This record gives sequence, structure tokens and C-alpha cells, in this order.
Amino acid sequence: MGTPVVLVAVVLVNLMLLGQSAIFNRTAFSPDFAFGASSAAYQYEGAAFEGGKGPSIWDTFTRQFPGKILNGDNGDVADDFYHRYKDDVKLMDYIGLNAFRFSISWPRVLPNGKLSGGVNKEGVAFYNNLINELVSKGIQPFVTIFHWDLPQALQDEYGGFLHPQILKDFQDFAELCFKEFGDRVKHWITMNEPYIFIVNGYEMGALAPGRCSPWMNNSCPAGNSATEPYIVAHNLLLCHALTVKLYKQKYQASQKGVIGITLVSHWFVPYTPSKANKKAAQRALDFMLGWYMDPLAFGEYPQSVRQLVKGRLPKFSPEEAKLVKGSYDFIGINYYTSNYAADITSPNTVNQSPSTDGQTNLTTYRNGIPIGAPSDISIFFVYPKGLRDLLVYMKEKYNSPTMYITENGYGIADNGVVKDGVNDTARVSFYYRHILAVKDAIKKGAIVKGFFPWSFLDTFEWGSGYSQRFGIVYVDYKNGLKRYPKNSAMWFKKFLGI
Ligand SMILES: N=C(Cc1ccccc1)N[C@@H]1O[C@H](CO[C@@H]2OC[C@@H](O)[C@H](O)[C@H]2O)[C@@H](O)[C@H](O)[C@H]1O
Repeated sequence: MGTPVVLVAVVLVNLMLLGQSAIFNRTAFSPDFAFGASSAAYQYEGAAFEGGKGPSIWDTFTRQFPGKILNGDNGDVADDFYHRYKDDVKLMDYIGLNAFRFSISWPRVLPNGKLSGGVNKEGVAFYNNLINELVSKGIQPFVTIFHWDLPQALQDEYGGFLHPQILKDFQDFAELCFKEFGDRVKHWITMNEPYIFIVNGYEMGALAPGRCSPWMNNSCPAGNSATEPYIVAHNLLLCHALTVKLYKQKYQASQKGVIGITLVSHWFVPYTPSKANKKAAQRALDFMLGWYMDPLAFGEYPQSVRQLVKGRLPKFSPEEAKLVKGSYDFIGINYYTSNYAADITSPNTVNQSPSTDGQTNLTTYRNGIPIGAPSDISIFFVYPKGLRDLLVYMKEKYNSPTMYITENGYGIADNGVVKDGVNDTARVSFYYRHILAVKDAIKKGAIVKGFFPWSFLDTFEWGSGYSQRFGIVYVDYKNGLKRYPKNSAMWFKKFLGI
């Protein structure tokens, strides 16, 4: 009597998940493939008013609108990475990471936002010490220049990214980073997820700087959800492109690093295989990814965006188009989940904003069935195929850019019990399946050179405060911020161990 096939399959899957070092491990990727983890300054550092740091729009937003952050949480202390980074780097080394992505707090190095306001040497010293610690362990620093924490001084002086003055101040901040850290930092990311920063900060008003139209009914003191998202996106793209030009003209030859941008996108599956819904899925990609990737690759916004946004969409001058087109050595991709996309035939002419301009109805269920396993995060469903398909789409549509998966993660609702939080089997399965999806995409010709879980530590999760844990390392907020490697960290240690 042979062993039932299903039993063999279950055993094989468990072997793969628990001990698959013999089946699928880092040797499936090239030796120079970066296996890191990602973080961001405002979410990790704490020391929000220490070491000479000036206020960011997030320090202000969490105080001005505590109701917009669950439990009125903020990043005043966060994971106290500012004081604990040496032990955290030791933990990265123990797990076997060969890269770590972090961002520079703009107001920590330029408290008043501008060079003319003075450089905070304590802030520069913190990042030099962090970089030196990483490099001493053979961990490559991947540095995000802007991860949403704009100096409040620039928001106050001229409205931040709504004003063209930001172009010069962004470049000055970036150049300070190149000068101070560029001898050891060889991977620069100009900014993180302009899409999320804009949709939450200027359309919905849910996150800093909290601007939106009155009809959004989100208690925004000011804003215009129909026009400001497109103005800010245009200025962010110009900030990015000018910074890349600066790096390539003044620093790349001597420092020999590479520079890119991190974009987030869902994958979109037509709700039905109808022509209208297939076009809707493409429009959804155009409005989330193409809004930024098309200018970067082609020097122009997607045709669907231009057709549907019309006069509310800024135009690239010939000089701007030339500046933006091709302004990257690599593209960082952040992927969390996928949606179904269905066509909306009647255009929304009242209360317009990016989320309705695309005329798509995005859902996560079809005929009562979820697109993938639900998670504790209401908007995130587990759909690894979406990552593979997104990477292949990037290859085919945008002429095979070099890519890094700069964020991919699985959130679990916090129940405050350490042993429960550490036992994150669902996250192990998530990462196993998504790293396999990256391998599949590479087999299909996508050029992917790294994978960075979001996140190394449990951390401040913006509007969700500390209620959602994404780390592969548990942080006990009730007991001195003590760190505990989770099962997922130990899985990575086994996966990375050669
Ligand atoms: N794409 C995201 C996720 C997101 C979704 C809605 C609102 C904000 C952020 N951004 C990345 O996801 C990470 C996880 O984001 C969480 O996703 C679930 C939300 O409920 C939570 O508020 C957000 O922090 C962030 O911590 C990173 O800073 C960011 O680069």
C-alpha cells in the first residue's frame, strides 16, 4: 500500500518551509544578490527632539492630528534605533543580512531644512557611525534620501513640495548626503513611494502633511485633492531627476555608486477577462505605477493619465522631459498585495482626485472569494503571483530595468504577547512564497538584484501606529523595547546560511 500522495505533499511542503535549506535557499540567487531588510528614519529612530534634530512634518502631524494615528501614537521614541543601532546591526549580522536599507532624517542633518540654516554635526555623526557599523560587518548600506519626513521649516516657509523652491533645497540635502556618506554608500534611493506620500498626504489628508479638499471630510485645514497630488508628484519627479543629475555629474565617477528611486505598486487582475476590465487593470497600473515610471522611462505621463486628468496634470517642458527620462540606474519596487480591477463607465466629474480619475473599481474579492489569503491588514492579501507578474511587466514595458525589491512584508496585528509575536509562521510562509516568486520572475528575464523584507524591526506604522507588526524581529514596547528574533528571522538565517 503506497503512501497517500497528499501525505507526501504535506511532508514536502513542511520540509520546504521548515528545513528547506536543501531545497530552496540563497544559493538559488547570484552571490552578489542583496538580501537585506528595510527601515525608515521617522519610523525607527526616535530621538525626535534630541541630538540637534529639527522638527519634521511627522513630528508636527502626530501632534496636530493625534486622532489620525491609531491610539494617538507617534515616533518620538519609536524603536529608539538612534541609541540602539549598534546592537541592531549585530542582530542583522547574526541573521546573515548583507544589506540594510534606511533613510536619512532630513531635519536631523538640516534642522531648518536648508543648508543656509546650518548643518547639524551630531546628526551627520549619527549616520556616519551607523554606516561605519554596517560596513564593519560587511552589510551594504542602501540609503533612502527622503522617506516622507520633510523638515517642518520648509512646509512652513513655502508649502514644501507644492512649491518649486523645494527643487533646490532637496538637491542641497541630497548633496550633503553624497558628500558626507558617499565614500561608503554605493546604493542611493532618492525617495520612497511618492505615490503613497502623495495619496495620503495631499489627496486623502490621512498622513502628513494632511492636506485635502473639504469634500474629503477628513478635517484637513487646507488642500485641493483634485490638483495638489499632481503638482506634488511633478515636483517630486523633478527633485528626483535633478538629484540623479547632480550625483552623476559630480559624484558617481569618483564614488562609483548607483542611484535610483523606490516605487510602490499593487498588481491588478481584471475582474473578468472582458476588454473593458483588461483596460481597467492597465489604467490602475498607470495611475499607481505609470504615473511615475512612465516619466522616468519615457519622459511623459501615461496616455490614460493625460487623457483623464487633462488640465489638472502639469506638463513636462522639453527640458524637464529630457531631465527625467532615464534618470535611474535601478528601480526599487515595493510590493505588498494585488487587487481586482473593473471598469467604471461613467466618469466622476464631481469631487475629482487621483483615486477616481482612473475610472477603475478596485476590489480584493471576486464573487465572495479573496484574491489571496487575507491578513490582519485589511488592505493586504497574500498574492505572490502578483509580485512575479509585476516584475515581468516592469521588464517588458520598461526595457528591463535593474530592480531591487526594496519592500515586501506581512503585517500581523499586535496582541502584546511576545511568544505569540515571535511565532510568526504565516510570515515565514509569506516570505518563502514571495522569494520564490522573485526567482520565477528572474527565470522569465526580470533583472532583480536584491530583496528587502519590510521590516527588520516591528515599528511605527504611520496611521496604524504600533498596532501592526511587520518586523522579522519583535520589539517589546511594554518592556524596554527589547528585541526578539522571530521565527521569520531564524528562517532567514537558515535560508541565508551557506
Ligand atoms: N505601501 C506602503 C503601505 C502603506 C499603505 C497605506 C498607507 C501607508 C503605507 N508603504 C510602505 O509600507 C510599509 C508598511 O505600511 C503599512 O501598511 C499597512 C498600513 O495599514 C500601515 O498603516 C502602513 O504603515 C511602511 O511602513 C513603509 O514606510 C512604506 O514604505
